[in-house]
Amino acid sequence: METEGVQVIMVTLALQGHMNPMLKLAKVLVSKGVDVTLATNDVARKHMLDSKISTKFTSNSPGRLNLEFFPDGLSHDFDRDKDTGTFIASLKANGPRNLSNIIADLKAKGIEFSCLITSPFIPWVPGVAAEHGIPCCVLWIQSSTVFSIYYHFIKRPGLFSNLENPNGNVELPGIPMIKVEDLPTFMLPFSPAHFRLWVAEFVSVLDKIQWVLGNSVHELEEEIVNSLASVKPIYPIGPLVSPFLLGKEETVEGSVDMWSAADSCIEWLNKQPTSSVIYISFGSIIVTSEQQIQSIATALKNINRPFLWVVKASEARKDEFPDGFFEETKEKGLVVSWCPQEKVLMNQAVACFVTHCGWNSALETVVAGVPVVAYPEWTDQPTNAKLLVDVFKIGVRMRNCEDETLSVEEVERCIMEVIDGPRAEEMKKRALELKEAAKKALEDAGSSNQNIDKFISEIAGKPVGNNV
Ligand SMILES: O=c1ccn([C@@H]2O[C@H](COP(=O)(O)OP(=O)(O)O[C@H]3O[C@H](CO)[C@@H](O)[C@H](O)[C@H]3O)[C@@H](O)[C@H]2O)c(=O)[nH]1
Repeated sequence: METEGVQVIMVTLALQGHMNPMLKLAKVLVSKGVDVTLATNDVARKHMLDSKISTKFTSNSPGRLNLEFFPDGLSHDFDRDKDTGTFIASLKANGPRNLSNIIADLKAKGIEFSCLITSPFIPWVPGVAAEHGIPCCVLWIQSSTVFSIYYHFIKRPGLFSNLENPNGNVELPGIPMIKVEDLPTFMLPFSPAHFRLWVAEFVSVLDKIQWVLGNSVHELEEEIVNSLASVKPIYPIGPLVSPFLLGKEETVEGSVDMWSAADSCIEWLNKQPTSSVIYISFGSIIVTSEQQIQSIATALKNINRPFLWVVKASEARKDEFPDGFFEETKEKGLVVSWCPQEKVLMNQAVACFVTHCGWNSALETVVAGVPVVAYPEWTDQPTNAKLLVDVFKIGVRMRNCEDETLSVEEVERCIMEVIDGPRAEEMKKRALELKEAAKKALEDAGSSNQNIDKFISEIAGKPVGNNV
């Protein structure tokens, strides 16, 4: 494929769940000879430069990676996760001008971008692309199912007539009957208004977008992807995971973690028996409550099997665990603040994954062939849990009691059902089937690889086929 001189600019927020898939797409493009500029908000500058990601990317690859950072108008230590409303407002006020200046400066140096790829929920970015005459693409970083739900929610609100009743049903093209409680929380009446506004703005800017690439696999969400074809086509190019999960060699090295991972856990996992370890992690945003910590810890002690548990800032939260927990379980398990999750999931010792169902975690577990206990909390996670449990059929759903607490019995029941229950073998078998489908999609003739090649040909002005 002719990619010489093709320049792409990617724009994302410095959030782990957004940065990971963008960087992975950047790697794919760079490995195919495209030059990528990745622009993100300034808060990530030190971290990304320290990680030397750009040097690692370019050391031995056909294309190059250049990093740019734009100020979002807030001080470095402002807690953007805590006060999302202020962050978004400040970003909206300052981001467009600052991003535009970067593009103008690069243009002055002779760089002409063939395409701007944005992550979702930064609705002003397509406007900046248009200002510079650059065709715009969005990388949808969640499931195609969630994309379709949001799209229909804004374009055909009549399909969602009663969102007050969590047990009410919603019927959508390509989606088997789905309950209100399985919909993304951003669209539900109890969710803060700025989240609904995000969704509305996201869908409204789709009219200005030429391509929607999805971090998913056609074969995993076939009906949904097909049903969107005549409405707003989405082209699955995933799973955007590290190549070693797919049994491939890294042609472009380098990744960036917002926290440093405890590599010691891999050494520890290597010493555990095959399919014995319960792995628990709730991603980069959710803060596990003390009540949840107490129930999960007690359940792990009762189950008495090896475990690896990620609790962010676990050192500082030691007194929130049951008395004597660390002493009593020191032979059995590890609690760490952050781990190299993809390597963990690929380790032969892991038996199941207790997950919050963030979409990256969902894809990683599918590719690793590890069954799940699905414990979603907010945003797209309830829908991902529905996919993992009822559509992919690789896990069980863990639920809170009526008073919203998590009981010890529920944690034990769900973990035991996945590792030892009557359907455990079936779930494992299904997980391995999906793993194969996901791997195939990125092989030369696979659906995702073909979609990527067509996308590159389109932006390079050399169209092949008509998928993208
Ligand atoms: O100890 C850990 C825990 C996580 N991860 C990685 O961090 C990422 C976490 O991403 P994800 O599973 O998607 O969870 P969140 O960080 O919570 O992601 C946010 O963004 C996602 C993409 O939009 C959404 O699907 C989620 O609901 C939302 O919470 C994954 O790649 C994990 O491999 C690690 O490397 N080490």
